[in-house]
Amino acid sequence: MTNKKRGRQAPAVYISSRLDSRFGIYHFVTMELVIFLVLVLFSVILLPAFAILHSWAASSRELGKIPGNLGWPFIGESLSFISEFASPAGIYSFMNKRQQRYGKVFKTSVLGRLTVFMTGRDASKVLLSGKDGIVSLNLFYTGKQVLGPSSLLQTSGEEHKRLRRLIGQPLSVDELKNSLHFINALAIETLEGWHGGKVPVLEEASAFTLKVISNILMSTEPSGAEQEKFRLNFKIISSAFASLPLKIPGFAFYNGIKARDRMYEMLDTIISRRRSGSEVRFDFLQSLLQMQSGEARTGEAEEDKLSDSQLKDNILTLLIAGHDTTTAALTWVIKFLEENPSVLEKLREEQRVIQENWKEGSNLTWSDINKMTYTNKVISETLRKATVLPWFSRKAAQDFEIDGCNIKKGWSLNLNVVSIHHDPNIFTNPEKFDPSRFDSPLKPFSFLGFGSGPRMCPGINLAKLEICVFIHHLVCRYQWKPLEQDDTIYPTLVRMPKNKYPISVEPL
Ligand code: HEM
Repeated sequence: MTNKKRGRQAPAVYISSRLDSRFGIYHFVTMELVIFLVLVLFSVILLPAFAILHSWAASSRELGKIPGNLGWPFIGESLSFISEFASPAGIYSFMNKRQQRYGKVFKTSVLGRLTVFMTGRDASKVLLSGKDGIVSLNLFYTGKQVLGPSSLLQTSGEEHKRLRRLIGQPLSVDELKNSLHFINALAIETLEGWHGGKVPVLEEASAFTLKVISNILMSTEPSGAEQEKFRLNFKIISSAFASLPLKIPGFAFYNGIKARDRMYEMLDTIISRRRSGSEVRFDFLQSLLQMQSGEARTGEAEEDKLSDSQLKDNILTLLIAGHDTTTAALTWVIKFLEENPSVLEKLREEQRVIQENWKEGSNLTWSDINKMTYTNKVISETLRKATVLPWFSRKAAQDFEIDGCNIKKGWSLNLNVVSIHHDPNIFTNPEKFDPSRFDSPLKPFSFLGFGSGPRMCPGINLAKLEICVFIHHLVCRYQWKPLEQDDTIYPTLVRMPKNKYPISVEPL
């Protein structure tokens, strides 16, 4: 090669052809690599994308006659859904706009799902009464994977009834009486840590409710290494519940499955301690283990037995279903009480009368809990106004008609609860926080704070007990004020204040 030639920039084609002739194998490998990459691109990205688009187009054609807008393929109306979710009016404004435009039943596409939203007492009755097995529960893929196949939330029909019976028993009023002392002591201890400084109520409520439920289910101590390990794993599991379905290290779903496995290992250790007799407790787990070994009752014994994996899946189900909901409800009660001084005064009066009847040194009893009628109305009004679960998801198990719309088997349906709770025809002046709405019985399927029908919340008594006890000690001993005015909502399945409702607290 001459100097002149060396100084000139060789054209790319020249270099490539020289490489071609000198490195025939290289050329072959390169071509193979290119073909391979094209195939990978085609099969990993384009093929699934075409398949998704094809099925999206087919489903959207099916939903054709239902009024509404499906937005962009796959993305649908998710962006406006998410942005309105975080606004103070929350998902209600998304629902309301569409309801005004299309009526009580409308289609949309949110969070990767083509779905039909419906509202009103008639829709509630059809979707929640479970008559003729018209619908089944409709969890996200990630939720199903995290909870496991034998979770109560994944069963239907007779198996669902059996699980509800077994799970409902340890959550019954009679069994909960044994937990009053623990909940009371924990509420007092938690509130004692609230003096001075900034208290993020949501975080505190989260720690309180997790300690209560883990103690009721498996006697986990409220502090110490086991509670900390349990809390960390639980946090990771709950953030995977409605995450992107990517089982890739670093992603929430992958981490959640790993944390679930660690949590199940912890449960296995506790179960074997109980079976060996080295640990005896009187909790939810123990009662199910007794049923499993046939010690509890005679007759029905086979029906009352849960396998270890059914047991673990359902302990996790109760943790997931009962934790965020109770945390959010407790936080909203504290917020709404502060915002409504006359309600706070009336509630404080009820709680003071209860205390005045105590003998020296006594504390809350079960009969005191039964006297908290106004407090219970405040809880209901909180669940109406905040609607911590703004919609309930179902899947049509058969074709049926509702409000003149034909629903087809397999469709994803959502009961828009927030619009029922804010319907002025059902609740006059719905924006007002007014516990007296619950003075007289409401029409069926109008208040759905704990749901209705066969899937109605089995944790209702526990949730109310936790809130009543906590609120009793809070209002009898302390006053509080918010440190920030921010009504933004966390865009998660359970509605909670995004700023965690920071307050400052002083003794009365
Ligand atoms: C204030 C707190 C709570 C609220 C607002 C609440 C609300 C609800 C609602 C609305 C449903 C029905 C959802 C539907 O039909 O799709 C439900 C179901 C459920 N809740 Fe709760 N809940 C609370 C506390 C709890 C607690 C403490 C537990 C457990 C210890 C629990 C366990 C469950 C379970 C397992 C289900 C599913 C029932 C089934 O599918 O048969 N919840 N809850």
